[in-house]
Amino acid sequence: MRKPIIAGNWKMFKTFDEAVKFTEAVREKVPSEEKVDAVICAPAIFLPTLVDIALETDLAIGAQNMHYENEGAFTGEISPSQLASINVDYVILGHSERREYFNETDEAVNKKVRAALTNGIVPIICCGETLEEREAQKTEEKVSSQVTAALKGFTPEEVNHMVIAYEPIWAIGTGKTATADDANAVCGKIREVVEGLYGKETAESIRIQYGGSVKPENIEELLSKEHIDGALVGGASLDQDSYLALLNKVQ
Ligand SMILES: O=C(CO)COP(=O)(O)O
Repeated sequence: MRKPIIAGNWKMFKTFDEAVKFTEAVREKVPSEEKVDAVICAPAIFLPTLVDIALETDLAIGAQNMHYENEGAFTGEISPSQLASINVDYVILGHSERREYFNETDEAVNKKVRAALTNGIVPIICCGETLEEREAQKTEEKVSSQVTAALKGFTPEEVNHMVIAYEPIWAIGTGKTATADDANAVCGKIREVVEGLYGKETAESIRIQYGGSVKPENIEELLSKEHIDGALVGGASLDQDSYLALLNKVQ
């Protein structure tokens, strides 16, 4: 059985006070980590404080991006070892917004996945197609190539520590969700890609999230599908009641 993982991606939202208030309010209310992995991926500037607030609770804190080098002359960047030094547990890598607006390439994502594992941080590796690609029946081709590139050069044991997030770009922040069956079909395809690269056992154990307009009203149906092991949630993770409602929908 794969344990569900529900991760909030706050993107570039919330002030410091709002972030602190949210985390203090939810930390004791998240379900047990035996049942679900509850994660908040916050803006980097808030991470040390939020890690402290969430310490010894079932809430984990993640980053939304990082560099692949541990140190160097990279003004404005944050390194994997820096994140590890403040006990950040997760990092989102290759989000479509980073690929689109910040030129994040498949090659950079692959290096970042390596760097995350080296530093004991769980990577949440994002993939997903544009509306044009979906309409041209290129969804499988796109996600297969992104996943293959991101997972290049690892051992099956290393892949077991990764999470993949399938986020169709046309469903992000638009209110349009892929149908649960469509999302499941693509997540199943991703599992096949992992199986082709690393074998059946690894494919069966890797967790694959769906992301794109996930809300308390639609998460149950998504999670009921065979290949969907959790959700990566933007908008609906910003409100504490809605975030807790998402977590409490896990059976
Ligand atoms: O991009 C997303 C999470 O990473 C999805 O965002 P929304 O849930 O706001 O559609």
